[in-house]
Amino acid sequence: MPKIIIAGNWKMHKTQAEALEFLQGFKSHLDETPDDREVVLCAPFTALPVLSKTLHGGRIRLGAQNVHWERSGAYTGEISAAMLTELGVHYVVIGHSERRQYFGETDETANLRVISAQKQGLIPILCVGESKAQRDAGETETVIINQIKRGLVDVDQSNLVIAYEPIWAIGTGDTCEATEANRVIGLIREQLSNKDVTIQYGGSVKPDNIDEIMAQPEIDGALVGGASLDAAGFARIVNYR
Ligand SMILES: O=C[C@H](O)COP(=O)(O)O
Repeated sequence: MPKIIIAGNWKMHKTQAEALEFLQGFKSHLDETPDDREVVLCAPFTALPVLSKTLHGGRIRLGAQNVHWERSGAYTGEISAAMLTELGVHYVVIGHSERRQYFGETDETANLRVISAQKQGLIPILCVGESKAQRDAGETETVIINQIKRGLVDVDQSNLVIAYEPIWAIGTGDTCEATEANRVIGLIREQLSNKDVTIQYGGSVKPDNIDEIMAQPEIDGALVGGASLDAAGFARIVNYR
C-alpha cells in the first residue's frame, strides 16, 4: 500500500521567526492526526536549521524545495543533497512547475536531481503536470507520460513520491475535479513498475476540498502550497477525514 503523505510547500514564504510561529500554532493539532499519514513541511533553505532543531524526534518530517545533482562544486546558489541530509531533511521537491517555468529546469535536470537525492538517502517528490494550453489541446496524457518516463530514467522506484500538479490549478483556486485528478494519477501509476509509489495531488488544495480529494482511490496524499502557510488551515488539511 502506498504511504499517505500530506506535504506543505511553503515556496518563498516564511522567515525563521515566522516558521517557528507557524509551528506553535500547528503542533497542537497533531494530537488529532491519525497515524496512517506522514506530515511534511517543505520550507525555504534558510528556515530548515531552526525547524530541524525544533522538530527533532517529532511527528513532522522536513522537506526542501530543490537539490543539485553534484555533491559539491562551483554551482553558485545551489544546494547539495549532503547539505540537506546534514540538517535532518527527509524529502525534497524536484521539478516543480515554478522551477521549470522560471528557472529553466527540464525533465532531464529533474532526473539528475532525483538520482542524486536518492543516493544521499533523500526521498524525492517529483512534480509533473500539464499547462492549460496542453490540456485544451488534448495533450494531458502525452505530456504526463513523457514527464514520468524522462524524469524516472534509472531511478529506484522504492524511495520515490510523485506529485501530479496541473499547472492551471496551482495558486489559481481552480482545483482540478477530484475524479479527474484520480484518473490522471491512475494513468501515472500505470507507467510505474512499483505500484506502491505515493502519488500526491497538488493545485489549490484547501481545507474545504481535501476530504473529497483524499476520498479518491488513486490519490495518496497532497502537495499543498498557499493553504499550507496558515497553521489552522493546514492542520485541517492534514487531519482530513
Ligand atoms: O507545491 C504546491 C503546488 O504548487 C500547489 O500550490 P497551491 O496549493 O498554492 O495551488
